[in-house]
Amino acid sequence: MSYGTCFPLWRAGAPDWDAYVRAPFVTALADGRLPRGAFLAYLAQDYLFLVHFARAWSLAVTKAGSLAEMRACSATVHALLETEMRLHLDLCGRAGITPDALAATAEAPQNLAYTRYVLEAGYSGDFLDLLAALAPCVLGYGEIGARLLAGPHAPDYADWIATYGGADYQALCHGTAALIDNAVESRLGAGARDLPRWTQLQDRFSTATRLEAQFWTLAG
Ligand SMILES: Cc1ncc(C[n+]2csc(CCO)c2C)c(N)n1
Repeated sequence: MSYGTCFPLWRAGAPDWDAYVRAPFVTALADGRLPRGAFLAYLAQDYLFLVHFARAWSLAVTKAGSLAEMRACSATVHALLETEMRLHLDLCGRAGITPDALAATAEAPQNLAYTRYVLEAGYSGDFLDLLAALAPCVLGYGEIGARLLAGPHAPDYADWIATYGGADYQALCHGTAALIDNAVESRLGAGARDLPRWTQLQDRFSTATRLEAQFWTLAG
């Protein structure tokens, strides 16, 4: 699975990429052996995570350099608030967990570390810093979803797999990759990968990937 030009390079330069997309949690989602309680604990944390990611993508709207970039980031804010968080509310609702109970869940340290790292990249850095920190989340789930959907998988977590492997989410991934490629080229030029700035962006991407890999461990 490949999205755009920058992402495959950043992906290859991130030591924890495989630990993220091939985590035991992901394998257990596919074969249905993940205990329901662990999945629900993950979903509750992920719901809180998405609240912060909606803020981070909103920050990207304010850091954008053109109307086209603003529209792309605002579409992701919308997808997060209206589609992705609804999946969590539906799945938790079916298990008897109310929206109030979700919102009252205490954030796990791994969750705090990751979401605040990404927000800080946006506060102290520019649009590219923020996109490099956001990329592993969007594109890693795209890669996981596409792989699980294409392979054999148990029915238990089929909703989750269909959401991230499905055409709508895959289109969002290709759009995000194009946003990143255009943003990098318009600011750094065609030779971006030879600049010191590239190393800083790779570092943002690699750190966010490490924090994604750790996120899977929070549900036990
Ligand atoms: C830990 C964690 N990482 C990534 C995602 C996926 N995700 C988060 S924000 C976003 C962008 C727009 O939908 C996507 C795809 C998740 N749910 N939880």
